[in-house]
Amino acid sequence: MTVQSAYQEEKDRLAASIQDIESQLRAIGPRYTGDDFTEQMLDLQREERRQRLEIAHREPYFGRIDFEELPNGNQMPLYIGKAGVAKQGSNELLVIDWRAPAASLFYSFTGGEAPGTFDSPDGEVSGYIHLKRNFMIRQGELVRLVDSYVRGQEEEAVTDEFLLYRLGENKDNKLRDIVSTIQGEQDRIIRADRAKALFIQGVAGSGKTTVALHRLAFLLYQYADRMRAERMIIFAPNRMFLDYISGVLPELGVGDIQQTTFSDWAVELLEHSVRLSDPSETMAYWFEERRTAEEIEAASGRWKGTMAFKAMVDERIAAFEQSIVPTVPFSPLDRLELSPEQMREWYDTDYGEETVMKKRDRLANRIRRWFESELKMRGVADKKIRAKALTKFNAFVKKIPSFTAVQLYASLFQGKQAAAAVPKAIAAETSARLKQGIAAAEDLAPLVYIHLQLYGLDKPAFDHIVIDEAQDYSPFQLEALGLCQRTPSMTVLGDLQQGIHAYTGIQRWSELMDLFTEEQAAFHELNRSYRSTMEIIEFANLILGEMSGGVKPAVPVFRSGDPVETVRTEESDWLASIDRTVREWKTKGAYETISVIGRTALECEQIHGYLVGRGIEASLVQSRQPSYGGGLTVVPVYLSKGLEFDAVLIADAGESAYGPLDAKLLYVGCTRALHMLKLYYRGERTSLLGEDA
Ligand SMILES: Nc1ncnc2c1ncn2[C@@H]1O[C@H](COP(=O)(O)OP(=O)(O)OP(=O)(O)O)[C@@H](O)[C@H]1O
Repeated sequence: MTVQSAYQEEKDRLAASIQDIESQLRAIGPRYTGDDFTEQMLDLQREERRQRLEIAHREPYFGRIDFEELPNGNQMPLYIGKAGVAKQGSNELLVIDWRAPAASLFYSFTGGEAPGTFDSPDGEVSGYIHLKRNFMIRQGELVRLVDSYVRGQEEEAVTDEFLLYRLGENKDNKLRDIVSTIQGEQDRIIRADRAKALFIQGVAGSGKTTVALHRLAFLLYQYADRMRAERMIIFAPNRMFLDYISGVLPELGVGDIQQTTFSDWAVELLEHSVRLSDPSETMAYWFEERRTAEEIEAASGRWKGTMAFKAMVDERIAAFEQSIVPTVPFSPLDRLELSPEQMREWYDTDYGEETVMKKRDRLANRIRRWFESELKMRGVADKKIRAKALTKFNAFVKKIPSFTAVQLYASLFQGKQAAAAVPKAIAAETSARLKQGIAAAEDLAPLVYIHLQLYGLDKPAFDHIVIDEAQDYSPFQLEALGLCQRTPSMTVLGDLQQGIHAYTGIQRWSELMDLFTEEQAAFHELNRSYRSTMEIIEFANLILGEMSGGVKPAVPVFRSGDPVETVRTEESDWLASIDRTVREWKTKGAYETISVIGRTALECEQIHGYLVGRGIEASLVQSRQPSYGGGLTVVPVYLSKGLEFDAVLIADAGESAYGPLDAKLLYVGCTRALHMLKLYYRGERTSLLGEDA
């Protein structure tokens, strides 16, 4: 078949598909607004269908694979799109959903005569692939068609053309879905078994966040009978990042998944019994001035994140539990006594799986039931005697200790025990804070853990948890989250090379993975970076020098761009230089998003003030910012993590800005750039960039 006739055939098929989808949309009719429950349910189903059809209407499909099932199957074209659609009035599929088992061929097949395979509910299916075709459809028109594989003509394969085209595009203020260009290594993670704690170490720009979001869409599709969006949760580092990723799931047809930060979630779980200290103060402490390796090592956040501290917490909970069962008899009347042994027996044997405070309450109720039945059996009817017995009961039960999570946590930092076990400064600081009803981020994991041990979870357990930027999490934090699931089903992703919050995070993945058994945990690595050009990745890799934590350097996708420039500027000309570069980039009109990345918030304020003062429209990113607007932004490097920009200007890569301990910070800054990276420096250039030429 000639290219022209293939193109015409696909154009015709596209027009017919769109017509079919439009006719199905029209047939849905208006929404139901009445009170009838059954009608309301039917309306919800119709609405879901309408949303799926609308997604399909925008771009019905992006791929086609011609498959001949073995043995004896017919050759049939499968069209793959974001939403599966059947032909109107029939069961025949017009488009298959990208998450369907057969669609995995489209992502995993990279050429060759050997049969391709996929797992179906009835077992492994294998067959020959005759054609793999990519489409680009915009506003209902077929704008591009590329055959990346034609059986018998492999030399003509243009495997990555579509990917390169996508990667070369500019980005706006939101992360996008990648269903049409998911790579094999990413697809394996997306479709991995649900019942695992899946750890992903991925270099900057390897698609970790994107892949995790696609994985959720896949899990909801594949395990529709067992997993619900309302019982899934995504933890991201801050609210601005949440806003940045907020477009992906709706575009994949997924709603209702809770997306939050660990701090916001924890404070809510603790029923706002504490207020969170201002996180910008913590940021300012660690990032606005230089800190030493010793200071980082001795940070209270690290100490509180360890399993050793968790053991202390466990001991404290156990001691509390031990003190619950009274050691003296309860005697509501003369010659009527309930022995401590009996109470112990009830406690130990009857309430096995309950949480601590529930057991406490059940014991109190049991004692009450005991004395009421005893009074009945003895025929005590005298109101005065009964009232006296009740008073004794109330006094007795009152003495059974009771704790809130905050009280129990606070008790860890008080008294002789604390003096022996807790570093003095940490005890003093934490106690003072808790007295004012304030908790720091580092207190939240232990508080949540204690709360869950004492009171349990008053919501359904999570079917799946996603943790982004997990290198900043502590083992204790993960343990606390583990209490919210019956069996581990998590996607835990991060990059040790971007572990800029060393005062709280991990240095090796084993610190988190060791919390699970071998069967429960799985580890994947993503080493290809899709975000940045080869020039940018190679430049950024040099900053890190030797990789720590057993991590391999990022491998760029073959996409070449402008060379990275480092330029010295005089102090007196520094701001004007930034102004000139930004103007030049803006005038060129080649970039949609530009960022000037500063070392500190203070520096960013200064740059922002200067630019705005000279009529340049720019926004300043600050901690606790709820959204990211795109365009030109000035952002402190430690808040730029997770974001990306078409062009990045590192405002000052001087030695006084980035010292030897700041390699990861500078790496994060540089790897935010897609197409263009430039660095200014004042005075000496940072030694992290090697010898100044
Ligand atoms: N298969 C792909 N096809 C097209 N684009 C991709 C693909 N994989 C990743 N990308 C793009 O690469 C960029 C980086 O993705 P993402 O932000 O998910 O990476 P990350 O690993 O979380 O990055 P970082 O750790 O640096 O924050 C995004 O623009 C994303 O759309």
